[in-house]
Amino acid sequence: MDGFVSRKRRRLSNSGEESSLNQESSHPDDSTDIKLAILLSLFPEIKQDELLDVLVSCDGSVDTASALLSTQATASTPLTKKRAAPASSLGMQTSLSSHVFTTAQDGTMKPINETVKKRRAPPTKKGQILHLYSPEDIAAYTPCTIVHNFLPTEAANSLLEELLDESKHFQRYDFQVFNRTVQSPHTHAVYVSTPEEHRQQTSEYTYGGTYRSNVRQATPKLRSVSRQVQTVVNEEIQKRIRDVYPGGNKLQYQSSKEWKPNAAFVNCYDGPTESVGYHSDELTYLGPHPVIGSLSLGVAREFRVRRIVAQGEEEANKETNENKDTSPSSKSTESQETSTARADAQGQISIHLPHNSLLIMHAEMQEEWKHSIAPAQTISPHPISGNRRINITYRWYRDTLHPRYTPRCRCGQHAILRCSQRKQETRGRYMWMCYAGFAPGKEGCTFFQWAEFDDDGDPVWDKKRIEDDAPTLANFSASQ
Ligand SMILES: O=C(O)CCC(=O)C(=O)O
Ligand SMILES: [Fe+2]
Repeated sequence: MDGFVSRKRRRLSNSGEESSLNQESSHPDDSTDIKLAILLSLFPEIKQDELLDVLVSCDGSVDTASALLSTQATASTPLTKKRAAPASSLGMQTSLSSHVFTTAQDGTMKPINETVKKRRAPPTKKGQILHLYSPEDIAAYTPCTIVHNFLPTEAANSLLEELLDESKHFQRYDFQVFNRTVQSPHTHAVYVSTPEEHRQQTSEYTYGGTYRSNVRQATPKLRSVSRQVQTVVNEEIQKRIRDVYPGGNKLQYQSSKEWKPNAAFVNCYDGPTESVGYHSDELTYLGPHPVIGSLSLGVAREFRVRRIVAQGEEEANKETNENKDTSPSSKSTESQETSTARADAQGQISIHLPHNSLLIMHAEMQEEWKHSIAPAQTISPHPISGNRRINITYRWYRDTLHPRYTPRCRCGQHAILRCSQRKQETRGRYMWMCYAGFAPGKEGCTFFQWAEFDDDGDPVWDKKRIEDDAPTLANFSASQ
């Protein structure tokens, strides 16, 4: 067994004593790492070792530890404060992996992150869930990177409060599962920065084949955080290119330009059963190999990812169905059973997202993987949000993919951009397709056109026209 799966994790037994646990048999409820990550997000000024001591003394209960620490924070004998982090190291949490040693191939003891430096296929198996907590493991085994304690505590808490207030206006959206219209198992709204963008989002851009109704004006906090997200996401993109991509080069079709978010989707998950099913995010306006910055606030939840498995020859004729099930509103059309069966093919990876963590979905994510927020059996209430989790995904809509340029299908609807994911012969190719059939109550046509892009992922059909036009969406962060 390799060093990754056999490494020992510090674990709290029911009696509150520490013991070791083989990673393979770990379960989120057992995990000290996630409990510690939650406490660190709530009490970033307290040292990790002291938080661990308090957690042990509270029999591993995050709630009790959190209540105790809150009392101590206001009492006259505060726990040791950490040195204030320099601005440049905003929110980087020391990885727990870096404290864990394992036996390397040459027999010497090495910190775990040295042994996993080389990226490998994750040790997941059909039907199993591998729980990852540390930034090093997440970067090594998934197309994501995570930054814990991303914002200063006050900023994260006040953004959470503001968005909880906003969430009164959030709505469920309808989507189609085969012939049934169902409602999203969470509420959401889209945020843009100007009244003109609001108009465009409700009357020109579509999502899941329909115009958006729930578009809102970004709050000043959302926009100021967007600037911080922009900086860190661009740094992480460069690290990813340098450390992970072949030859240290960006992926084909990945944009070489600076990532500049100009829209934010905000979701609210109220209680443990609210969720989002396995999906890939719609590429229509993001273009190929997009990067998405996703900030989690409030209750910690599990973000599950799984690789998309290419179909064998015998299944090749199911491509049409596949196109439905990974759809845009995409959060949509994959039934729970289909989803579970497919997820089981290569196992799932669970990334734990505590309050104030920024997850970056890198350029290979949407085409090669699917993601979801799994319903939880139990959650630890958050002191500010109770049972609720807020998630903001900052996105960069490309000017070159404004709906004024993208093809229309024979129904007169905006075609949507998809990547062929499961059919081996066409895997990785992009296509424009009619989406009308996926919208509740609508029949679609069979419109289909291969999509062609330049190396930067901009469409090749009408470059001249695009260059002549003014940019279409303001940088979300800059336009205030
Ligand atoms: O809530 C999350 O972390 C993920 C949300 C998501 O996947 C989406 O909005 O597309
Ligand atoms: Fe998504």
